[in-house]
Parts: sequence; C-alpha cells; structure tokens
Amino acid sequence: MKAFSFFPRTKMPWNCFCCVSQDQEEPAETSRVHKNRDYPWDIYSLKELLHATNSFHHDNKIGEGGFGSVYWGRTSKGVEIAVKRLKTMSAKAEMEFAVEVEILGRVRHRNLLGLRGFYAGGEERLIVYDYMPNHSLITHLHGQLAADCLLDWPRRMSIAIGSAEGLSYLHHEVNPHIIHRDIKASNVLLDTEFEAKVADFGFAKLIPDGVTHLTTRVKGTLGYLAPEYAMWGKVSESCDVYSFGILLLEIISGKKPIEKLPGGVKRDIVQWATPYVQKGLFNQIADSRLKGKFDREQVKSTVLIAMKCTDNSPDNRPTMIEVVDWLKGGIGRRKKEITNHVDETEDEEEVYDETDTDHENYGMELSDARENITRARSQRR
Ligand SMILES: Nc1ncnc2c1ncn2[C@@H]1O[C@H](COP(=O)(O)OP(=O)(O)OP(=O)(O)O)[C@@H](O)[C@H]1O
Repeated sequence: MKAFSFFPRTKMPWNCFCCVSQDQEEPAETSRVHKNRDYPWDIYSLKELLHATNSFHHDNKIGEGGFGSVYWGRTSKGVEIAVKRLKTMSAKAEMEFAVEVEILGRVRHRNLLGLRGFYAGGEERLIVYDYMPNHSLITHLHGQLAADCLLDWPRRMSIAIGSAEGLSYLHHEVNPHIIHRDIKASNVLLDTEFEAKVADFGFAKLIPDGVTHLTTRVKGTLGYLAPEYAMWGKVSESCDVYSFGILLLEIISGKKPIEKLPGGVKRDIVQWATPYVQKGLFNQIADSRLKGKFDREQVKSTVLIAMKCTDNSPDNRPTMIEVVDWLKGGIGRRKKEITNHVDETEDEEEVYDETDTDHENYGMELSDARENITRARSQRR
C-alpha cells in the first residue's frame, strides 16, 4: 500500500481525504466504500470503470470539457454513472482532480452533483458522478436540445431556485465556506425530474471563517465573471452571486451571456437587458420560445433579482440566502425587498424595438471582457 503522491498536500490547509492510501499496483476487483466520512464515496478499481464504460468507448462519450472527457457507464450493480476521465496529466489537471474530489467529497445537497468516487493510479485520474439524464442547462438553452423547448417557465423557475439553493448551501452552510468560481449554464446539470445539480468544482475555493475575500488568479468563464474579479482577481462569495445573476438572465431570456453584434461588437446580457428594465418592459426579456406562457409578475421580480445580483459593486449584491428567499418568496415580499430599478408606473405593453442579432459563442479575450464590463457599467449608471 502506497500513499498518493500526486496531491500537493502542502498547499492544502485541511486534511485532504484523497491522500488516503491506495493499492496502485493491481486495482482491486471491487470498489471500497469509505464509511468513516460523513458521506460515502468509493475508491473504484480501474477494472470496474473500464467495464462500466465499455473501456471508454466513444459511443459512451457524453461530452468534453477543458480538463477531460465525460463517459456514461453502468456499474456491475446496475447503477448509471458519469465518469470524467482527465486528459494528459499536468499539474493543472492534477489540481483540478484533487480540488474536485476534495470539495465534492465534503458536501452533500440535493442541488449539488453527487460524487460517487474516484480512481487514481499511474497516469489515470477518473472521477465518478451520479449520471444526469437530462444533460446540462446549456444543452436546453443553446445546444442540441434547445429546439425541443423542454424548459417551460415553471421548470426554469425551479432550476433557478435549485441552483440558488445549492450555492447558498456552499456559501453559508458548509464550513469552511466554498466559492464555486465557475457558475454557468454548462455547470448546471439536470436529473430525471429536471432538478438542478450544480457541478464542476475544479476551480472552487475553500474560505476559512473570518476571511471576507481573497485575491487569486482569475479562473472561470468570460461572460460570467464579476468585474472586480475579472479586473483585480478579488474573489468572494459575491462573485458567485454575480455569475448567478448572469445565469438567471440567461434562464429567463434564453440568450447567451455575451453576444456578437453585427460589426463584431460584443454585448453582454446585462447591457442587453438594461434598456428593457429601465423602460419597465420585462415581458420583452422573457425567452420568445416561451410564447408568452409565463407568470408576468415572476418574470419581473426574477429580472430585478438578476439585476441586483449583477450590481457593479459587490457590496450591493444580495447574499445567496436573500436570493433564495426572494426567488421563493411571495410576490408582495419580493416587491418590498428588492430595490426597484424602474419607475413602476411605466407602461409594460410598450414595445421596445431591438435589432435582432446572431448569438455567437461567447468565448472572448479577457481584454474584450474588461472593455465590455466597463462599457456596460457606465451605460447602467
Ligand atoms: N454527471 C453527469 N451526467 C451527465 N452529463 C454530464 C455529467 N457531468 C458532465 N456531463 C456532461 O459532460 C460534458 C463535459 O462536462 P465537463 O464538466 O467536463 O465540461 P464543461 O463544464 O462542459 O466545460 P469546462 O469544464 O471546460 O468548463 C458536458 O456536456 C456535461 O453536460
């Protein structure tokens, strides 16, 4: 039995559970369940995961992310799993693996993707999750399933509330607190009932008690980054709140966080929504695929929550506890609590004419993002 050597223990102030001993020479036939922790997870054998995924056959491949590919599989007990196979080992991939396993191993919530276990041996790093049959939110909003229109308004609201509850748990219930740092539509997975499960903890940070913010290298996805984080690397829970606000606008409108206008100018979703909010034209923000079938009051209050979350100043953003409360609360309470960004007397039926644009991939240079953020902020003031 050897101790894992891959994990940079010295950098971690807590006792890392994935530094446990494991037989790396010949993988065991069956996985071992660790019952001494709060939540059980397995150390799988390579043989078991090869068998479950048909040796990582390309027909089993669900998708690919920055750090590796994800495969569908079925264990010998008949349980469906998703296995993330990390690409060629590098210090970065090693860190992603260690952070993901460490963090997911210490949390359990109905709105966070469940960790089933992992395998680490030789060059192979595999993370095993619950399989989510309804894929990710991005697939439904902008991807292969977008045309199927499976996300009606009640489903969108329930996904928004579920994701908010998962985040609120990370920020306020887990100790040390966890900042996710990569909240986005592709990291919200959907189970059989379309219940949201926040996933992908590879960039997450543990925040010890009493620490209000940290300065770090910027990780995450452009379009979702809070301005103070994108510009100065200042990270706190409110950066996740900002990203959640962007996600909320995306859920309501079906638009991408950044779109390319004719002529190449990029516009973020807050810039796009702001004129409608100022004119009180909330219904115009709702996704046209909903064909008008939505609760108007809910659309309005949810847009206003999103605008609060994406406030330029982190101090003005709500906490995730407040966001959950507002999203779930009675309309009357929401109206009272949320600072309205609009003159309530404006006529909601007025039509705001916007030139339609094509929505391209929102990958962009950081400098572009900073420019856009600055432009958006000055427009909103
Ligand atoms: N547990 C799961 N069940 C079903 N599908 C999953 C699961 N985990 C990931 N996927 C799918 O696998 C694909 C790759 O996921 P992954 O988390 O590696 O990358 P990503 O989030 O798309 O991108 P990146 O990690 O680079 O930000 C995505 O399409 C995702 O929806």
